[in-house]
Amino acid sequence: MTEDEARTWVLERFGPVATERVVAFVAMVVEEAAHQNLIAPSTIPTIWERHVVDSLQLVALAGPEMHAMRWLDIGTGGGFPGMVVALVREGPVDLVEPRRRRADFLELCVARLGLGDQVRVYPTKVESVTAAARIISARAVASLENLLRGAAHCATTETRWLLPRGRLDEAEITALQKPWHFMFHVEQSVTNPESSIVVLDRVRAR
Ligand SMILES: C[S@@+](CC[C@H](N)C(=O)[O-])C[C@H]1O[C@@H](n2cnc3c(N)ncnc32)[C@H](O)[C@@H]1O
Repeated sequence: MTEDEARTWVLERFGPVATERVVAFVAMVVEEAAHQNLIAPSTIPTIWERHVVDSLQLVALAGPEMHAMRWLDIGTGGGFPGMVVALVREGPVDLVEPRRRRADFLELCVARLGLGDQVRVYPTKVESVTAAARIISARAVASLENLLRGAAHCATTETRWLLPRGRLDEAEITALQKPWHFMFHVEQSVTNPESSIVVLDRVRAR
């Protein structure tokens, strides 16, 4: 997918208004990336594919009935996927990011992009967040086991977990079945056929 194709992918799915908001956010990330490490520098030239489309593919996996439901993103970093998701959907989004400078950047984006009524930034680890969500996402943050252990208090059995994982590690899912009950399926990433997104439903501790 070229950068032009990635922009078209976003435009066709989310429309011109949302796409303009994403354009503004991408410009802020690129500018801030000169001052702090938000995304790998080598991925800046391909930011639309590697980070924007990679984030926004999760919206379809959340399902249309989840459009207005609270979404919590663990370890948002420089905004992926949670901030980009907030730019294209209506429902409330909580961004959890303990690194102070990254959280400050997210707060600045919320103010500049007029997202104050929709997005909350928690400058802390998810373990100390007290918010319940119907959708929980986390990209490149921790093992599945640590994610479930750290964020289970933010979930109910109705919560859908959307977890981009890179190359699928079936042993990791098998190991997860010992401490947790859940249903799962695996989606292939649209940005990298070798990467997977693990979708967990009806998660509860055994
Ligand atoms: C590799 S970065 C990924 C950032 C972003 N999700 C992305 O894909 O570009 C991992 C992020 O998770 C955050 N993090 C690590 N442990 C966390 C925890 N327990 N709760 C919330 N965030 C955490 C880190 O501060 C860091 O910004």
